[in-house]
Amino acid sequence: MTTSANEGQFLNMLLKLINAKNTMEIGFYTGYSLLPLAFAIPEDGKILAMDINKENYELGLLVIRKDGVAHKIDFKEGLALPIVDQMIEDYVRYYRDFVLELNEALAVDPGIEICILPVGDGITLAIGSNEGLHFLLILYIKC
Ligand SMILES: C[S@@+](CC[C@H](N)C(=O)[O-])C[C@H]1O[C@@H](n2cnc3c(N)ncnc32)[C@H](O)[C@@H]1O
Repeated sequence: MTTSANEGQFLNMLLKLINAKNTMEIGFYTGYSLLPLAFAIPEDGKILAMDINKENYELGLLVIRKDGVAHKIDFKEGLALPIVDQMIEDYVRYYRDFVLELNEALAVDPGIEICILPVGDGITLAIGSNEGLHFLLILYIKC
């Protein structure tokens, strides 16, 4: 418990200001600093909580359950950095296959005229035409 009550309220306010839904807590300990985050996010929000020590998590969970926010916590035991690295790797691998498959399907589709333009993370533009009707596809993968 190294977070002050004021700090917790400040973090709570910041999360509400940006309408945060998902967040992370690196260094859970007994969850004292996580509580104001859990109260700030919506019912279906999630906190990925990481700590190298699971015993303290289990201790804190008793209190967190009483506060009715335990369902918002996804706890992972271990060093935070490798956990986050693995998540990024999984994310990239997951979407890479999808985007490659999509690009292949668009490339062989006679209804798609030419353009497959990746404009940013998860966004692809394609120009199509079908029986004289031209259209612009904006394919958006929500991250
Ligand atoms: C000062 S306590 C955290 C206090 C908590 N945030 C609070 O204010 O109530 C630090 C916690 O970070 C954990 N920790 C330290 N290094 C870590 C790492 N690399 N990955 C995950 N957890 C770590 C420790 O096990 C400890 O429980």
